[in-house]
Amino acid sequence: MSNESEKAPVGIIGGTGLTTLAGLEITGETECTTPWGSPSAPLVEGQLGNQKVVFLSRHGNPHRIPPHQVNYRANLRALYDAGVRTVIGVNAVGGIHREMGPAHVVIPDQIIDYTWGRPSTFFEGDLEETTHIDFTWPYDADARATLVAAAKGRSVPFSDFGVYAATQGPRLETAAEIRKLERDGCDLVGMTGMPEAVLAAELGMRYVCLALVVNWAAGKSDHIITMEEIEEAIEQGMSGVKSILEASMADLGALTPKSS
Ligand SMILES: CSC[C@H]1O[C@H](OP(=O)(O)O)[C@H](O)[C@@H]1O
Ligand code: HPA
Repeated sequence: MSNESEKAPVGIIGGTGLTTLAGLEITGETECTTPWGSPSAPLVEGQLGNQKVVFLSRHGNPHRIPPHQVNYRANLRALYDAGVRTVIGVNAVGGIHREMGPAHVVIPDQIIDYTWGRPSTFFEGDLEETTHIDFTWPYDADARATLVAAAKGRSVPFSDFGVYAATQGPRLETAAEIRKLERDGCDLVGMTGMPEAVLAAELGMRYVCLALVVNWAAGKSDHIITMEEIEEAIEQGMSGVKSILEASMADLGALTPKSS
């Protein structure tokens, strides 16, 4: 690619607390469909600084699609068709690790999938051959390093490690389930990390997670989880997430595609 205007856009999938991306200079909006159906919302094209971005609200706009009913295949394929080859999944999560309390930002390095019944591969139906992709490192190393470098330059409390537990939802977990996840080695818990990560990998895209802790996971504090505390943590922490996004965008845009 020879000049700025030909660079591929970076994809941002916004989750809870990030239905729209303030600061994105919007240049267009595209309703689209894919062989897997329609994405959760129209793709919003724009500029974040000098970087072209395609933004997609995971739960729709307004936020109405629960985590187990998101059409992850359509979301990832729509971004792919829009030319995106690097995707940042922004997630609200519960904190399990003792350093990961409300308003803490985490750039996880691993994931464990506890979801069930979700269409989680593009490789099905009438295939010429079976395909088993490598998924040892679910998050792209270069994109992770870029986010970590950007986070270091800001006054945002963050961790550059963590195992994300993807649960089925939409209910939150029991305290015993969280203890089990902890024994499994999980540090944070959310409901949308899978199959999003693996579908991006199947399409050959770079994928990275930028997570904001919005509550202590069940049983990790002396109170039950309320939407009020979640909203408060979003209010407190999402500006840090946005500043990391803004600071990392140009470098994420400069990453060469894994495949074309
Ligand atoms: C109590 S909020 C739960 C909701 O928030 C997270 O969404 P996302 O990952 O899209 O930010 C979590 O996965 C649940 O869907
Ligand atoms: O505690 C949680 N559990 C699962 N998903 C979540 N998303 C935000 N908080 C949580």
